[in-house]
Amino acid sequence: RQPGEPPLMNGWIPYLGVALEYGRNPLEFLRSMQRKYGDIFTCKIAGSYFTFVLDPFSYGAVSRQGRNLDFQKFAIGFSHKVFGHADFNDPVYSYNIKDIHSIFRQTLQGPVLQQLISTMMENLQAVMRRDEGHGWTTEGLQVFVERIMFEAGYLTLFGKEEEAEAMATGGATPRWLFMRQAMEDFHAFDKAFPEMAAGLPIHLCGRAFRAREALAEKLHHRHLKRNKCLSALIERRMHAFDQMEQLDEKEKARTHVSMLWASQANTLPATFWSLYYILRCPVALDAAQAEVRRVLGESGHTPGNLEKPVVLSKDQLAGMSVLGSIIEEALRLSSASIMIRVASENFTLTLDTGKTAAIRKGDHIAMFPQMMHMDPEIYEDPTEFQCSRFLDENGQKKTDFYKNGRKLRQFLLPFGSGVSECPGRFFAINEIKQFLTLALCHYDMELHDLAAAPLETDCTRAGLGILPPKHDVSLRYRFRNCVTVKEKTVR
Ligand code: HEM
Repeated sequence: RQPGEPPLMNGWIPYLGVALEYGRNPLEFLRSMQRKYGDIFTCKIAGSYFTFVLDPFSYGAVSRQGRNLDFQKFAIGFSHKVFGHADFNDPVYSYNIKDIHSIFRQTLQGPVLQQLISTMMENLQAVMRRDEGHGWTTEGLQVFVERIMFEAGYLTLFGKEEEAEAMATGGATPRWLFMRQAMEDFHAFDKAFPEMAAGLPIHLCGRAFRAREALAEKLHHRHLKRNKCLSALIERRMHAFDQMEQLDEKEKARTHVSMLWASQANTLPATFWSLYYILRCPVALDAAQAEVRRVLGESGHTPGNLEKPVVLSKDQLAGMSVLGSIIEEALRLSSASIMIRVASENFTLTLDTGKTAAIRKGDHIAMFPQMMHMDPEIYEDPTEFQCSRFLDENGQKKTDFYKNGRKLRQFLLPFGSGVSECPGRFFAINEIKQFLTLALCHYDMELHDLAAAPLETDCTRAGLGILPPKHDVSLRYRFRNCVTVKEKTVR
């Protein structure tokens, strides 16, 4: 080591370093390293050097090193390997990539978000109504949530071919079958993500490779161009890719697969955990139901009236602070994302404490917010679900959390931070709120075996975002036998 560099853990396996210990349980591994070496240390993991910065007060110091720490290079390089699209790190794309990146903000945030939310609400209701008249059904909670959210989210971004039109022009696959295949392919591809993130080339993951290609086929421009209600996000990206002569049609489609993955891979487990905790915790269920009744009542919706679709504005959703707190608590308990930057030069990082660390060009700086989310000093009983943890005494969003007596500027980071912060975060929170509102409004739901210990997260996916449960849990549900307006009139 050179003077001023953080302590280094090389491990005992050449090349792999400490990859196996880290991969088994990153949170426990980092905690044990922190006990030995403090808040900054370097680990060799699968041939690369990662300097972990664990003190949350120092996250800002890392963000401020934009000149020396590159986020795009790592993220784009990884995306190129996994999704098989063009390597946008190539200087020929440098002009286009900035433009494409700016589309995220322009189409996922601000006033335009209302359109996306409205389309999602319509799609969620259309998918849920397929359960009407089926009576009591038993299914895995994860299967239930993902079936509805995947289809509604997919249609909201990529639009839909009118079924009648499709049939007329040559008997296209019925939508439910199309969606079932798309979801199976999504899962097959997503399942191989931990191996691919560890460096395994996708060509060695046969099923995942075939699944990615099948998804890309569905997202080919010649299909998307026939769809109605494409989101502005996808429309603008299609237009931008069509301007880039270097891209062939397959590469454009694979870039859409990356967008599909970004929009679903974290949202599905986050929605699962939110509903799971609501159904397990009677206090959360009562509070959530009361809020849903109040908001639907204010918008003139009578529970049980299926003829009048539920419509909620962005502001109404923003005012649902009980659901907001439940979702944030579910995210806190299940999020294990890692924020990575690559040092583009040798430089000295000054931490919040004033301590300095010499960083070498090419090394990775990594922040792992799960350490903060599970810190008992910040969150009392951190492994426990507390539905009102993120509510203040007035029932509004709570924003003051402390460590060492100091208020934290950032205390919950499921969406990352700084330059790499998720541009879809506002849409994500809204779509989960919409799903919960409609599920509580339209279904009777009972979790099997409420007395069982809470489900565990699958930590083999740590670093990739929201952890799914280790296994599914049985849900008994029925779409409420609603009295429609017509029936009421007849009586
Ligand atoms: C609960 C749901 C979600 C969570 C927890 C989540 C989390 C994240 C995180 C942690 C990152 C940053 C990764 C990094 O630092 O390298 C990210 C990036 C991204 N997310 Fe999300 N996300 C969610 C939903 C969504 C949705 C619904 C969309 C789009 C509709 C979306 C679009 C994106 C995109 C495009 C990026 C890459 C941004 C870039 O390259 O700068 N996400 N997300």
